[in-house]
Parts: sequence; C-alpha cells; structure tokens
Amino acid sequence: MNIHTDMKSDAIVKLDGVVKKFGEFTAVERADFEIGRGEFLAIMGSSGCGKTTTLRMLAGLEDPTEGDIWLDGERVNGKATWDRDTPMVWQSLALFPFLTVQENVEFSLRMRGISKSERTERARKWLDKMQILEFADRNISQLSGGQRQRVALARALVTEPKILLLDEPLSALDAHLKVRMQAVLSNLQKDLGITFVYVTHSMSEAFAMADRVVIMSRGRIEQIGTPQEIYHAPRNRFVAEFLGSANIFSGRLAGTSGDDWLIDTDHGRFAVSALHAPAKSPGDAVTFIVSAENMRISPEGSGVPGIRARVVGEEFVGATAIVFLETESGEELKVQKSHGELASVDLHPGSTLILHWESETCHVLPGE
Ligand SMILES: Nc1ncnc2c1ncn2[C@@H]1O[C@H](COP(=O)(O)OP(=O)(O)OP(=O)(O)O)[C@@H](O)[C@H]1O
Repeated sequence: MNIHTDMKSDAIVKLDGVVKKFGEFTAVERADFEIGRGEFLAIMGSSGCGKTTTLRMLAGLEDPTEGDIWLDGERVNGKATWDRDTPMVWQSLALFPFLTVQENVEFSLRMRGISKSERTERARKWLDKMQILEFADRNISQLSGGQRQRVALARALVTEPKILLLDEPLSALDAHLKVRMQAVLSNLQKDLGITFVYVTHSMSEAFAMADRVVIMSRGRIEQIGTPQEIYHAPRNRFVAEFLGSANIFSGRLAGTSGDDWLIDTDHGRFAVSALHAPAKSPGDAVTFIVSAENMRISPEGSGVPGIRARVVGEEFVGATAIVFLETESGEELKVQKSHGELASVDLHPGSTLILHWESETCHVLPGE
C-alpha cells in the first residue's frame, strides 16, 4: 500500500517535493500530495510535527526551501500572501478588537477597494449565513467563544475564496461547543463546496470532519487516507500507536495457511489475514495489529487458545468500556466492548482472561 491513497484527479492544491528548513532544522521533510477541489483535508500530528508550517506555506507565510506549491494550476512559490486566494482562520482567531463584528468581516473587502455599499451587503450576507447578523454592531469583546469563531469564519469567507486554511480553530472551545462547531464547519464546507485544509492535533476532530487525513510526525508524512482507511489499515507502527486503539504484535513469518500467514510471536503462533500485506518470505519480520474492538475475551479455563493476560483497569467510554490488561511478559493489551458483552467475565483487577481474535480482523502493517 502506498502512503498516498486516492489522489484527487481534480486537484486544487499540489505539493510537489516540498521541503521546509529553518537553518539546519528540517520542519517539513518532503511533502508530495494533492488536495481535491471541494475536499476537506485534515493535517494531523502531535506538537512540532510540521503541520502549521505546511499550512503557512500554502498561505504564503513561509516559502518552501525546496519543491513547488501549486494552487489552482498556478505555481505560487514566492507569491505574497495577499496575492493568494487562501485566507486563514487562526487558533487565536486574530479578530480586530477595535472594530465591530461587521467591520471585522468587511476588513478584507475594504483592503481590496470594494465600495461601502457592496462591502455592507456582502458582510451582512456572511454574518447571516453564520447566524450572527444580530451581533453586527457589537464589539468583539461582547461575544462568546462560539460567536467569535463564527465572526472569524465570516471574515475569512466573505471574499468567497476557493480554499480556506484553518489552524486549530476550535482548540480554545470547551468540549461541548467544539462538537457543535465541528458540525457547523462540516456543513458549511459541504454547502459551499470550498476546499478546507484543517490543521489539528485532535484525531476525533480530524476523523469527524475530514474526507482525508494526513498524518505527520517529525516533519514526515506517515500516511494519507480517508479516516476509515487510516483507522482500519494504518501503514506503520507510528500511525497505529497514534490511533491508540490497536494492539500491536511483532513476530516472524513461519509459513502460510490458505490466505493467512502464520506468524510466530512471543505469545505463540497466530494466523493473520495477509490479503493486503506486502510480499514477504519465511523468516521475515512482520508486525500486525488487532484493534481493541476486535479482541475477544474468554474466561481462563475455557479451553480457548489465546494470550493469557491480567486485568489492570477499566475505563468507561459511553456505551462501551476499555479493559486494560497485561501479559505475563509485561506487554499492555486493550479490549473495547459494550458493557453487555463484558458482563459475563470477571473484570476485577488481577483476574486472568484469555484474549483471542479472528485471523481476518488482523491487519499487517505494510510499512514495517
Ligand atoms: N520560524 C521558525 N524558525 C525555526 N524553527 C521553526 C520556525 N517555525 C517552526 N519551527 C519549528 O518547526 C517545527 C514544526 O513547527 P510547526 O509549527 O509546523 O509544528 P506543529 O505541528 O504545527 O506544532 P503545534 O501543534 O505545536 O503548533 C517545530 O519544531 C518548530 O519549533
């Protein structure tokens, strides 16, 4: 499997071998990907992985050290930010505190020399679309966090750009408002058909809204794909660990059995579906995952073959619970099940269970 799945043929953004260095330090190692017209693309990764730098290069706030950036068919290296049709919504929102809501939204139209009457009409249209027209004459300081988000969006969208860049715009909101604003953003993007490039460190945010997700680590792109592809078929150990829901096993290829590989691990020999696995020879190292939802549990003494593990703790996640366990060799494993499914086993800390799974629910990490 390639890290770049589903390249969009109708690309509005193209990064071609883009590298960004600050002195000796490489912030973006080599970005090669396209963004489709009307696509919602999230760039996700932990702090310092280079996601904001990538966004800033699209905005024209940084120039690539190597490679080319294409926006709507035009090579834009060196093109000033004010000459690009790529407004940005910042984490801080960067609203002007000395201007009213309407004046904030009119700002970029004023910069473009658009007449007062047209400015007013366009600003009010976007305030109305964002459901904040009633606050048009207020100062920014008189608005709630969610209302400010809407002003920032109206201000960015009033020029009707083809691409909107968003840098963690929801990170300052409380959890409840965050979920509501995710829905607002997602619906807005679909209604307008504008391309959104959305930087976030939050997997739940990226997976809830994006058509495709780019996962970065230390300046490198680890995987690009739809949330489903990334969730079900992470490319390597980094992505699997980042998702947090996978049990990761390493071993060596011992042989085959039908469509399955037989893998020798420290816990014994397991059959693993090899349908999407890269070519390997007997003796080669193989890493595979079993997601926490696909793990099955049986009481000790049930005679079911599997891995013996001790219950360490339990965490409630809505209608399900995640049970954390430890093997005899100290490896941590997790199982996620509904409360009903868990009712039949002893989950007291220290009790021993047998973990097992179906071979077809395993996924071999192709990038390992
Ligand atoms: N102007 C600069 N000069 C030197 N180093 C920089 C500069 N801008 C960013 N960096 C470094 O480049 C790396 C990537 O930064 P970037 O802001 O892209 O990370 P990020 O993934 O957006 O992180 P965060 O989630 O913390 O914002 C970091 O190590 C950062 O310190």
